[in-house]
Amino acid sequence: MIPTPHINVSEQGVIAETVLMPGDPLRAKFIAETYLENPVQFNSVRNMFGFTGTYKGKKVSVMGSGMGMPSIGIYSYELLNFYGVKNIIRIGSCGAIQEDVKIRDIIIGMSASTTSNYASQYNLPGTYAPTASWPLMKKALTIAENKAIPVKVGNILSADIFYDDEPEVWKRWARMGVLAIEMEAAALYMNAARAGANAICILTVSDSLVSHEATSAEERQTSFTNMMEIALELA
Ligand SMILES: Nc1nc(Cl)c2ncn([C@@H]3O[C@H](CO)[C@@H](O)[C@H]3O)c2n1
Repeated sequence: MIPTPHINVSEQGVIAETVLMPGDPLRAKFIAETYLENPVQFNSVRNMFGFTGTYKGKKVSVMGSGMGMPSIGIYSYELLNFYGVKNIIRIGSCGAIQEDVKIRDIIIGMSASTTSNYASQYNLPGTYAPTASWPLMKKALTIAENKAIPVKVGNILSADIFYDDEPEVWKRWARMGVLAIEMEAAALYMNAARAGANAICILTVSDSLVSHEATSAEERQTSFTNMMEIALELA
């Protein structure tokens, strides 16, 4: 059923089997124009820009996901179920909630705990564990090691709320070893698992709820470049 309600593409093959998904569509435009050869825009519905080009000769797409699980839930569902996408690599930012997770660190979400009720649609008789795909995880770790880019791997929290009425609630997640907070990975992991496809979430730590530090624009750029190097090699 293409074009889908949110992606105005009428032919298969316009979107690559692997899609990088930053939250911000303007970041998708920047990535396409900076890193891809011959980028061609394939979507502008609701300004959620998507582009397809090549990286070192390999076809790859990049598209914004929007903020929050409802948004990435829509776009990743359509990509995975209607456009033959097999791998989605979320690239984004997160807030650290552990002392030893510093701003500018790169984090890979091995699992994604969540406050969302996204899993309720599957009517499971228990608590589902949204998990990154091992083939992508294994390859990402090899790439990071070969490039001598340090990464931290562990459980992240996909929250529905950015401004929580109980500002210190993150401390309860930190007690469980959760490394950082973002707002999309859990829904992406569930959509990918349900579609029999692969997904992974690679994040830069933009701020710390522990130290209250935030990255400068220049620091954000450096850690962004490291994250992009891993994600593009992985694609
Ligand atoms: N809840 C939350 N908290 C913190 Cl400390 C964040 N740092 C970055 N993000 C990400 O950035 C956007 C919010 O600014 C969301 O897409 C989310 O994934 C964060 N989201």
